[in-house]
Amino acid sequence: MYPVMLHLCSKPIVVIGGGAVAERKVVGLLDGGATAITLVSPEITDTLRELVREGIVVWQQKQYEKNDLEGAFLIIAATDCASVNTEVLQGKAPNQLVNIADNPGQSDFQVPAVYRNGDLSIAISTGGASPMLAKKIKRDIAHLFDEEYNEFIKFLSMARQRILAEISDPGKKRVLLREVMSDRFLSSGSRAELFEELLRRR
Ligand SMILES: C[C@@]1(CC(=O)O)c2cc3[nH]c(cc4nc(cc5[nH]c(cc(n2)[C@H]1CCC(=O)O)[C@@](C)(CC(=O)O)[C@@H]5CCC(=O)O)C(CC(=O)O)=C4CCC(=O)O)c(CCC(=O)O)c3CC(=O)O
Ligand SMILES: NC(=O)C1=CN([C@@H]2O[C@H](COP(=O)(O)OP(=O)(O)OC[C@H]3O[C@@H](n4cnc5c(N)ncnc54)[C@H](O)[C@@H]3O)[C@@H](O)[C@H]2O)C=CC1
Repeated sequence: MYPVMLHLCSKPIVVIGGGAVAERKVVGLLDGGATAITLVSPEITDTLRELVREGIVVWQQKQYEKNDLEGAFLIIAATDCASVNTEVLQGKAPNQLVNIADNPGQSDFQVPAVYRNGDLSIAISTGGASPMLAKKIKRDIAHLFDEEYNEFIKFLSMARQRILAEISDPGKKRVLLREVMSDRFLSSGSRAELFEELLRRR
């Protein structure tokens, strides 16, 4: 499998089913920046109802039909009825990406467990071997990339922009980019000053 980071803003997404699994996928999609989710399901969970009430997702209260997939960029089939999920798989166009909750082998993509902290996202996949392990690894690594790390990444983003704008020599650029992400900067209480000094000395 090939991991990617998808921009989901404004991309039409259709989720078939409205139970616990659909809810988890919808929450994950929203965390990932999705803004155009349509749910197709006769019933949905309370949390999903709340998202519909707030206008965050659209709900078509009905059973799945093939034309529900029209125009979708990404599709998730998470009903408790295997034959409906299979119909979705058969109904999708070759260029539409589908995840079938009960059929990882036939899905175009699987959903990883995701640890997020600011701009840092770490996706964990076991390729379907053990979703629970993926969830556990996510919890296990959280302490390695805490709030402090988030601040560090913000600093690195700023420092990288400055280095790319101000240094033209490719070798020097690389040395500086490596230097700012070193432990010296990670553990420093005065990164900004240290960085200015580094640029002056370059
Ligand atoms: C293949 C995959 C396809 C996909 O959904 O994309 C898939 C498939 C299936 N999951 C099943 C069960 C469970 N899934 C979870 C949890 C998560 N499942 C997620 C992903 C994936 N699940 C993809 C592979 C990911 C990978 O392995 O790397 C996570 C990571 C992301 C997410 O869903 O958002 C999310 C944790 C999120 C988090 O909290 O971080 C739990 C635990 C729990 O709920 O606490 C259980 C119960 C325990 C158990 O059964 O292990 C079943 C059996 C259904 C049945 O019993 O019939 C199938 C179907 C099958 O295996 O055939
Ligand atoms: N991939 C994953 O992470 C996991 C997948 N599963 C699989 O996902 C399936 C769904 O699990 P839950 O959400 O817990 O089930 P659930 O029973 O809570 O929800 C099923 C939903 O599907 C809807 N539905 C039923 N028939 C439909 C139709 N014809 N058209 C549209 N919607 C329809 C129902 O209204 C309900 O909202 C399970 O059958 C299981 O095989 C289960 C656990 C984890």
